[in-house]
Amino acid sequence: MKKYSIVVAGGGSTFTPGIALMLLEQSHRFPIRKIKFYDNDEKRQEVIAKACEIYFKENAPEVEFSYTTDPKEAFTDIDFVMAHIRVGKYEMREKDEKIPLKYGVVGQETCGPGGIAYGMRSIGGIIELIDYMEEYSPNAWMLNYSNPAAIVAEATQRLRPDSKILNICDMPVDIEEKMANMVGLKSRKEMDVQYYGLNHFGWWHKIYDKEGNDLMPEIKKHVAENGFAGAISETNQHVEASWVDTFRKAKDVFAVDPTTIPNTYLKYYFFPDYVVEHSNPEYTRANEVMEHREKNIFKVCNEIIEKGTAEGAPFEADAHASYIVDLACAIAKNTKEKMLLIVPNDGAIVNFDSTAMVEIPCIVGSNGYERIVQGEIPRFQKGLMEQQVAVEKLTVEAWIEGSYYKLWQAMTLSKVVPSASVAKSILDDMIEANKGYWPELK
Ligand SMILES: NC(=O)c1ccc[n+]([C@@H]2O[C@H](COP(=O)([O-])OP(=O)(O)OC[C@H]3O[C@@H](n4cnc5c(N)ncnc54)[C@H](O)[C@@H]3O)[C@@H](O)[C@H]2O)c1
Ligand SMILES: O=P(O)(O)OC[C@H]1O[C@H](O[C@H]2[C@H](O)[C@@H](O)[C@@H](O)O[C@@H]2CO)[C@H](O)[C@@H](O)[C@@H]1O
Ligand SMILES: [Mn+2]
Repeated sequence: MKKYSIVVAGGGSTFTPGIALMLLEQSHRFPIRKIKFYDNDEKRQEVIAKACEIYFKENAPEVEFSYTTDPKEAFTDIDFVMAHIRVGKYEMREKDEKIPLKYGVVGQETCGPGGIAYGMRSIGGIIELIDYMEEYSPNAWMLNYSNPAAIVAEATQRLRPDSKILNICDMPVDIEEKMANMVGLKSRKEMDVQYYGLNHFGWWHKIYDKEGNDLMPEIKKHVAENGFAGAISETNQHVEASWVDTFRKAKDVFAVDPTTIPNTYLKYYFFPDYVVEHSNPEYTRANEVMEHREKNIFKVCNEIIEKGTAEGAPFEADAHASYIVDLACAIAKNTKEKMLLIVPNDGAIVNFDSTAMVEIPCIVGSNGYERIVQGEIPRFQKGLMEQQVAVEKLTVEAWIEGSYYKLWQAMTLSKVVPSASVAKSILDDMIEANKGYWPELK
């Protein structure tokens, strides 16, 4: 069986050990010959990489493991790039969340002004990765789950339309696991779903089991009572109270349109007043992640390095991330698995902008993806999506053209921002905070 060579871009990410271990765990179906980590922060990556190197030596000596900050070394002889970079790291995520809150506006990593600011930082970083991949391993595929995936996908489509990049998000995967759990199925793979939307902005409109039985009525009953909070399972390794609140709030999001099942992220757009009331402008999700996930991962890695062994260390595979192996297998082995991807609409949502990057089910094989047509969508969702897609397109245009006005328009158009004057105040603070990360705006 062919063995694959992978570079994990964002080697210093808090998700890297979980994904690297998951790749080993799944090597029976996706054999690996080489894993490299690549990051542009040498010190941060070194801690994660040295600990993983010890783990690999002890548990998979047959896999060639290395790490580097040199793009040529990283991207040469590669079949897949698994990209999860965070340009600006948590220090900038904190600003993305806190600046809007200063003005009474939702402060969130991928939604509203925070997502726009993060997008303006991510575009350059992702384009750089694509260019390295195309220069050093032109046959490779990039599986991207760096955020904000909606803006990143729009930018890559505009700037590198022919590149072999697939954008994917784990939120639908996670929610589908919860829905399967609600109806007593072992896995989401026992369901057939139809879904439409944008990334972090979508709805399930059909869910069947493999015999063709309609599961929507039973799932709706659960969501109407508890959102997704009644179905949190062991695969949720990082569930904290703030996430549980989000899963519970899906109940109220569902109530607005009980004909569909919503993505959790819609809470930020439907209930921005509630979100702001329940936010602490001095302590946001970035602070929570820095104090918990980041501290914990780096502590475990440092202990492994000090002891020189990973034996007995609480180092575990991220079971939840196996969707990335599904995607890699679909391409490597032409499995034709049905997966939700972020792709150009091109008629799949019949009554929607054909150039929009939409999140829909696709059949994935070695030649890429085929869209599954979702038909016409209702006026409510269409209206919301048109507004949001304009925000995403304006952000990308602002980045390409260096346009202050387009970015001000993007912020003004965001559903969570109350006025153009609030949008301007947030934008001006964000320009200051993002010096060195954003292109200069005129
Ligand atoms: N779509 C999904 O399903 C999903 C799920 C979880 C996380 N994510 C995303 O994964 C990414 C990583 O998240 P995290 O919380 O572990 O962040 P993190 O800050 O711990 O790690 C990100 C790493 O990227 C590196 N980096 C930044 N810019 C880079 C560049 N230009 N080139 C190479 N490396 C660069 C940083 O130095 C850092 O080590 C984020 O974009 C996050 O939003 C996506
Ligand atoms: O606030 P964070 O950094 O913990 O998470 C942000 C990411 O949230 C989503 O992924 C979640 C997942 O859906 C959730 O159930 C849990 O298992 O953890 C994942 C990662 O934290 C989202 O899809 C990502 O795009 C966000 O980056
Ligand atoms: Mn996501």
